[in-house]
Amino acid sequence: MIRFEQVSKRYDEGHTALAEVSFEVAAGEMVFVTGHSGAGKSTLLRMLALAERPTAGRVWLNQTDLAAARASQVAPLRRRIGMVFQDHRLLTDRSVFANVELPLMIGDHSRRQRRQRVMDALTKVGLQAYAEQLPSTLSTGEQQRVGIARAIVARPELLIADEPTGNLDPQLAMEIMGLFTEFEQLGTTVLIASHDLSLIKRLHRRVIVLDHGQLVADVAAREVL
Ligand SMILES: Nc1ncnc2c1ncn2[C@@H]1O[C@H](COP(=O)(O)OP(=O)(O)OP(=O)(O)O)[C@@H](O)[C@H]1O
Repeated sequence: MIRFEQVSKRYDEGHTALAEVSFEVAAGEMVFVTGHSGAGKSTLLRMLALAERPTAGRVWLNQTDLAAARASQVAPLRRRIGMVFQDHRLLTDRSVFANVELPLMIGDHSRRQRRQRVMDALTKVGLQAYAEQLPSTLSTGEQQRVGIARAIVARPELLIADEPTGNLDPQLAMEIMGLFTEFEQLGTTVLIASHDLSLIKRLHRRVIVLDHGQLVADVAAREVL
């Protein structure tokens, strides 16, 4: 599903954010990416989101080499990926429904299909009763759930999340992680960047560890104690 082949990323300022990183993630796997601040976690996810290109190496999403994607391929490729951010990036002047509907506005879904999909996504995250509210009337944890509903509404094959629980207390963080495991069970591949080791340990999933841009450990789920 995902294959990084000797991927390096050097930013213009000369800083090496990733150095010859190689790993594979199978379809349907849920994997954590961890490491200190500045280790390269966001850079790694941003390559999958086609927000950055490697300086060297290849990033494969199934049969597509993202590093070589043409400009015209970027939007269709991004549609196959759901993204969740720490700061959820919701539009404050639009309802919860309208926020979740956004990814469906490109493409040829009828109004009825969109409504069905949005309500399905909101139901999955337990927010079906909040559809008409503005995000600002929701708690931080609920707003993060709206962000997750928006990420999965177009039924992506890959879900990537960058510190999705960064602003949440431990109990809410665990609830959000529980949602990701539900999507994993539905067959979605899930990649989550997090520096929260105690939370990661409780999930018992594979963990990729970055240190100064290098992949220093790739720990199988059964070895996560
Ligand atoms: N757009 C950029 N331009 C220049 N340098 C960058 C850019 N983005 C990231 N970096 C640098 O690349 C390195 C890796 O950053 P990255 O954000 O990928 O790490 P991270 O592990 O996600 O850290 P954090 O947990 O703090 O977000 C850091 O040294 C950072 O300063």
